[in-house]
Amino acid sequence: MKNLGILGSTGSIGEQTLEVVRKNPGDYRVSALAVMGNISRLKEQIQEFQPKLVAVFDPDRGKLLKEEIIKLKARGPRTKTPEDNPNYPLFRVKVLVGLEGLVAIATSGEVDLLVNSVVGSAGLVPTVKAIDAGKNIALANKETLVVAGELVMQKAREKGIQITPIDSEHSAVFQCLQGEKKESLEKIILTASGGPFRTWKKEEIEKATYRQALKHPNWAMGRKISIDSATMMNKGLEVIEARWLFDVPQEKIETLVHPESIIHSMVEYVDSSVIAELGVPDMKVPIQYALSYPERIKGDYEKLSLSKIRNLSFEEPDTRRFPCLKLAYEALEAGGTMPAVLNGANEVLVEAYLQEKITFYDIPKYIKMAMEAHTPFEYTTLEEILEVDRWVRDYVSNTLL
Ligand SMILES: NC(=O)C1=CN([C@@H]2O[C@H](COP(=O)(O)OP(=O)(O)OC[C@H]3O[C@@H](n4cnc5c(N)ncnc54)[C@H](OP(=O)(O)O)[C@@H]3O)[C@@H](O)[C@H]2O)C=CC1
Ligand SMILES: CC(=O)[C@@H](O)[C@H](O)COP(=O)(O)O
Ligand SMILES: [Mn+2]
Repeated sequence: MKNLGILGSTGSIGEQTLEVVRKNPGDYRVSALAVMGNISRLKEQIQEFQPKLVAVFDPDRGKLLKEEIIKLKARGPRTKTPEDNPNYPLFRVKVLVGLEGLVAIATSGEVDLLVNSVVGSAGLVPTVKAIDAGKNIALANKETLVVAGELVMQKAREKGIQITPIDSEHSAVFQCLQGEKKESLEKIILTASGGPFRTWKKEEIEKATYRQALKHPNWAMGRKISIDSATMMNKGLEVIEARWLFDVPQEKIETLVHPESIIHSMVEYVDSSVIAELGVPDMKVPIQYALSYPERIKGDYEKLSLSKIRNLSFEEPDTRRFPCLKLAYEALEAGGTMPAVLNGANEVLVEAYLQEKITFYDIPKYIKMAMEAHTPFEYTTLEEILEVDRWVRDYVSNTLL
């Protein structure tokens, strides 16, 4: 039985992780949950999974949850013992708030495996603290590795921590690498769906609304990653994620548009063999693998039928229409703190696009300007990289926008 701490339990990956737990009650127990502010859904999750600890990042929402629990205790139906009360899971849970709350979960003795499915660079500090505390991590939060991949993986190696990817492409590569020698690897090929605008002309993409951008052809995901897929920044972030997760230089990481999202990624070896991982697009499959690794457990997910699909197609990414992908390679090339600048700028600009404050191509335009305003340096501490993250958010919000 593995005790899970799930950061971002109310999101797309968080909810699907809970679905995997529901399907495998004998293998996993949920001991801690954390959210940004969705306390109404968190309360339902507490009732169902009975965790010992929960954290709410937003202090006001956290305070509200505590107050609601106190009221429930005072007004709840009279029962012989507290345990008979239907709200008992809410009475016994410990509620924490803020970043300290997330860190408390990431380092808690109640947690064997931390599932980090928070969105954005907010996931970085809990990841680092979990590593320091010796916890293995199932990582969906790709921004952790984009912002500080070198530092995070260095710490994980020193501590002997297993970081198992949840991101579908990285789960695929991770599986294709099993049992192989690192020297045998020729290149990693990350597949990309191409997003909702794959076939659109540049002049059409220019006018795309955020509602159109949210309509991913193959995956139902959170809002931020859906916009990233539409700009193809998601693939850029994934190149950086792969660079650090697998310790492979960027020249050996290619991207290939594959609209069907059936091949989740591939690894080419020195003998010209290519190993790929395929499946019906369903994030519960890589989530379950990340939870069960190094074992594989049975999963009643839809089986792949290639004879029904018949054709798989491929094309080169077009960085003229999707410049964010090129910017991500440039950030890696620049090195040091530049990927953190790319990421922080992107997070602010995606939110501005969702709020209809900027247009689709303003996203790469302002990211480029933020990168030009920054002189990258080799960081060695978490504090240094967090300061760069703070600087770029402030610069984009208050100088560029
Ligand atoms: N969705 C997918 O299919 C995939 C996602 N990923 C990656 O997984 C991560 C999560 O994505 P996704 O599930 O789509 O995102 P969602 O937007 O659906 O969910 C985000 C979750 O994180 C919580 N959250 C956000 N900020 C904080 C914070 N500061 N502290 C605590 N909790 C926080 C939210 O809480 P609340 O509900 O309260 O706001 C919510 O539970 C991203 O890094 C994404 O790139 C990778 C591959 C596929
Ligand atoms: C499911 C998953 O892993 C996403 O990151 C997905 O890959 C997004 O699709 P794109 O290939 O369009 O970025
Ligand atoms: Mn992915």
